[in-house]
Amino acid sequence: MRSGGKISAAIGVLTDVLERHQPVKTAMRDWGKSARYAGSKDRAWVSGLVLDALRRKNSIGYRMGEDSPRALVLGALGFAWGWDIAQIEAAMDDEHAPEALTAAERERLVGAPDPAAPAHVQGDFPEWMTPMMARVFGADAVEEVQAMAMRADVDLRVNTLKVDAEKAAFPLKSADAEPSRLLHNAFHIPAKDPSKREASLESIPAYSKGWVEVQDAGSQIAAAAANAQPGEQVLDYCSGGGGKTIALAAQMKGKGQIFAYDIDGKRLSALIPRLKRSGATNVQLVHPSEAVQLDTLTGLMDCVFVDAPCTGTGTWRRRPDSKWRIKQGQLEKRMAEQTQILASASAFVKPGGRLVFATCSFLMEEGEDRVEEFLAAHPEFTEEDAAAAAAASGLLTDEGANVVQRFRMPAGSVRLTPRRAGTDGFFFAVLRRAGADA
Ligand SMILES: C[S@@+](CC[C@H](N)C(=O)[O-])C[C@H]1O[C@@H](n2cnc3c(N)ncnc32)[C@H](O)[C@@H]1O
Repeated sequence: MRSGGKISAAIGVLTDVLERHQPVKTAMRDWGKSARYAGSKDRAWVSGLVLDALRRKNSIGYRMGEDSPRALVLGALGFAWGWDIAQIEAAMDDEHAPEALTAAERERLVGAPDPAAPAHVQGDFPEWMTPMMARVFGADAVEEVQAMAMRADVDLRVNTLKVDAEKAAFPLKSADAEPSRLLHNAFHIPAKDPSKREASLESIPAYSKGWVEVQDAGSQIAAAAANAQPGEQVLDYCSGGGGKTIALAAQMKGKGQIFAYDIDGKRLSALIPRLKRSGATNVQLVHPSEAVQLDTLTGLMDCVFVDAPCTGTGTWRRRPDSKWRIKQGQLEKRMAEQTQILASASAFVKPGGRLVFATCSFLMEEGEDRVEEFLAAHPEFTEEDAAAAAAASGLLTDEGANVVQRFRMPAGSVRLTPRRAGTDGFFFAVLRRAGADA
């Protein structure tokens, strides 16, 4: 496909996302069905442009003077992809391209950004979140959130149940993977340019053999804060897709027991093939219909890991459409769930054991606010240094340990962000239950 046709396609897909409220994946799939002539390279180009337009929807709309799908796509070409006006005009000179640029569009595309634009425009976040951004990031709010409008890198966790980092390195070269600067058993693939064809990760045998898992470095570091030891009893209380479960299994070198629980039985079942692929043999699934089985674990766990449901603000780089869908009411609902989940999960921690609370959100409302509230109601728990716990796992490089230490809050929890650490936004805290076994 030539660029003009792909620009038209991107406008169509973005229209479905913004006006028909479809997720990007669904809108792309529907377009792909109607455009059988489009190859994988064309699809990557179109979805890359749509995602970049969404990542910067406010700032592009502001500069273009309107936020129609057409304006956003043209603006993404100019301001995110760096196309000059001649390049855009040349692409529009095609029978499949949208109508030629208007004089007003041309003027907007060559105009400079307005340094006095409001914070939610410069930082590309929903306006109603302005007080929350100011609360968590202070004077750095715009820069912090701007970093969440960049494309995300891909991080891989080496599955040490199967292979070591040295052995995994060679086959990963073809995917341009380089050793992570933050974690020992991890690799990092810089964000791809969607206008270029790249080898897909899934086509690498090391991936299909279960040698590596795709897992953001922030998520890996949060899992490291559990510092799960071989032989321990661990409950992964919000196991979901199992990303943390298998990271915990690797920390425990297959020894001891992990109980994987989730309120959503379907998600839990999807974990079975993933566990098989990972070679983790010490994981027992606790289905929500088997409440009795869960009850037997009360007060017995060395560690309970709570990767709580949240707004997912920390993943805006990967799912920019979710940024514009989030509403105040959803945030409040997630906060109430987190409160309830922390209280329920804490009952499984044995005296002296630890409760790890993590969210892929950078909002204080889904981080330290929930921890403070929990501690006020559960004086038998005290907060520990989460950065030290992550470092004690031995999984962090010196640089990784320094980064985590730098972004540890006075009470002990850690908040990572794309700007601070190059990771997704992540919050994690370690809470210890008082007891003779501590
Ligand atoms: C952030 S996701 C977990 C992701 C997962 N730990 C991973 O690393 O792939 C949150 C999970 O919490 C589950 N959940 C929501 N409410 C819950 C509850 N009350 N009790 C247990 N799990 C719950 C959701 O079904 C969802 O799978």
